[in-house]
Amino acid sequence: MASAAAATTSISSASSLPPHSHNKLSNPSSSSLRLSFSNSSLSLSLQKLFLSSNPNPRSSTILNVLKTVHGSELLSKSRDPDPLPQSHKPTILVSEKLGEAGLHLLRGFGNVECLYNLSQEDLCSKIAECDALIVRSGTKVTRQVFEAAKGRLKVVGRAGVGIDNVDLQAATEFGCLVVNAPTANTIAAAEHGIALLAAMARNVAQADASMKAGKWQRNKYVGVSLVGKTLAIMGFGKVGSEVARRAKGLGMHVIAHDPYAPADRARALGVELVSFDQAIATADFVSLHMPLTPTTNKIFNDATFAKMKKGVRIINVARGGVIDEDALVRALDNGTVAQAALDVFTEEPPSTDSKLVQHENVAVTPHLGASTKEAQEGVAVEIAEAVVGALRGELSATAVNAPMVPPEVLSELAPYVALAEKLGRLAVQLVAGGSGIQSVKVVYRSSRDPDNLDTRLLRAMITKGIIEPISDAHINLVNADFTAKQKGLRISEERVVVDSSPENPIESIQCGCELGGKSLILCRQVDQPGMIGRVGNILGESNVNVSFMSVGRTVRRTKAIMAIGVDEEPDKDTLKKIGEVPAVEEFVFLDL
Ligand SMILES: NC(=O)c1ccc[n+]([C@@H]2O[C@H](COP(=O)([O-])OP(=O)(O)OC[C@H]3O[C@@H](n4cnc5c(N)ncnc54)[C@H](O)[C@@H]3O)[C@@H](O)[C@H]2O)c1
Ligand SMILES: O=C(O)[C@H](O)COP(=O)(O)O
Repeated sequence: MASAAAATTSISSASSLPPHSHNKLSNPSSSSLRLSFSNSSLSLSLQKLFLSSNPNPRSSTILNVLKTVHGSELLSKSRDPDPLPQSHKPTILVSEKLGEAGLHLLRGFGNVECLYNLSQEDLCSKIAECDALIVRSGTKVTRQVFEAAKGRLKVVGRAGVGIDNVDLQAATEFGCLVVNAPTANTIAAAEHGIALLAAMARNVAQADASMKAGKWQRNKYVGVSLVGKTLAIMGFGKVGSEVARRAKGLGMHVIAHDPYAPADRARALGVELVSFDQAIATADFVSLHMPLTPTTNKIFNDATFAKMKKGVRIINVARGGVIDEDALVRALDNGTVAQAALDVFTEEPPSTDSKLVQHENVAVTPHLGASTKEAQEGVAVEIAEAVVGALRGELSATAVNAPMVPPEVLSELAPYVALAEKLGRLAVQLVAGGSGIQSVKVVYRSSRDPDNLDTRLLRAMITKGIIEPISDAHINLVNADFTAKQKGLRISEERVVVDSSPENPIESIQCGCELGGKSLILCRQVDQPGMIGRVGNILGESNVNVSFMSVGRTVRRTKAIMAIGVDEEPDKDTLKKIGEVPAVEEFVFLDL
């Protein structure tokens, strides 16, 4: 837990003091409810109340948060802040071969079970005993696996980049974090891409097989040169960029297509970013480096092969599924595609009689892109650190289904993170008594350019704080947004530029909750016994039904605030009687 820096939260309304308010203070317009945070504790000190009975059926109460310093268990199942029983170590199932350095790290933290080649059935029966699962590309982590985990599985670690073998939607719904190891095998994959490119151009695999079959076919295996040829990189991410850098070194002209890649990164490498059609129409070699997603599934098909330059050569170290493999066989047969070098396949392993694998113009490797000693050790450590961090409840920089925040942003936002959750929690409990919220508006005030303010983590924490008190499910950063959507809760954000110190990423955060169809009496009073009963009796005598009541105070026997939800509007006499209770200093009826 980080050391305390006092912070102040104030609650105030969006509009000025309304006609229905009843105030016993001399200066009503400056009233505000102040909440202060110290370390991880929250204390509430009422100074003055400043509330609105807006005739508009929607009224919003706003909590303003200034800075504080807090640590937080961001990903723990929140109803059980320490989800791992002290007496047990967590159980970590490793279902595919992982580098020793990573295993060593994992063993220092939990009980590690390495069980390779599990059937889906065996994985499903084992998973209910596991807190974490580590996979590579060979394990299908399906919805059934998450269902079978019965809520125990907290994190799935993908020891590599591609997460197309993990059902992310199901993971999110079950509140299970998915992390990957996105950087450690980049160079290995890029080197393998270059190896396939060069080997294909010079028929290395075919010539090797021919010689081993006792032949000496020098004329048959005349290759093509790389220098001066155009290489199209499809997917200019980590691997694609490294392939581009190496191909430039071989004297190739490199172009790239990537709808999301920044042009300046391409320019810096001397690579021109072009459209999809332009890339495939002009390239002599096409190298695939995009992820497999619903959009890229079979993106290379009969139609796209038909647009390619006759005699094009294709390299795939990304995912088999981005190619329609039957269409590729047709394109190879009719000469549109001269050669292909493939490391990845739609089904892995492909059937032994696969026409594609057996094609004489195709060279294949069994998904070896990441398989160097160096990459495997690196990936193992990268994923072990991410999984251990997640089990400790820390936020992961490589989270795939939770807000992924770069380390520099994380360290800058750390002071606000725990407070953001408390802000949401407080807003929902204090304002709505735990129910009735229709939408939430979060306003960030900062001197930063709004494009330079990454608020995904703060939004997620506020959402978690809001949803948890009004949901039966275990809520964490992973499923907070999903659960909010399921409940029909709209959460919007606004960034307001203010003139303040640029050193502070955020000057204040406001969380406004909009309610529908609620009536509320808010009361500020001296904290003393019998207040709930006295006000409750007054309402009862007038046949006003109380739907909820919540009380908070700062210092014992000093000041308190009471929120009373009512089903019907009390008449003037009833409100007058409440105002006449000596300990009541100020109150207001809100028809929200
Ligand atoms: N063969 C292997 O062993 C091996 C090893 C490492 C990575 N990979 C695979 O390579 C792929 C790329 O890995 P990476 O680390 O470079 O990932 P990355 O996320 O850094 O790069 C992927 C790039 O593809 C781009 N992209 C997304 N949709 C696209 C589209 N429709 N058209 C063009 N580009 C698109 C993205 O903007 C991104 O820049 C992944 O599928 C990964 O699984 C395979
Ligand atoms: O996406 C990846 O990281 C690669 O395809 C590597 O997969 P692997 O871990 O199964 O070798």
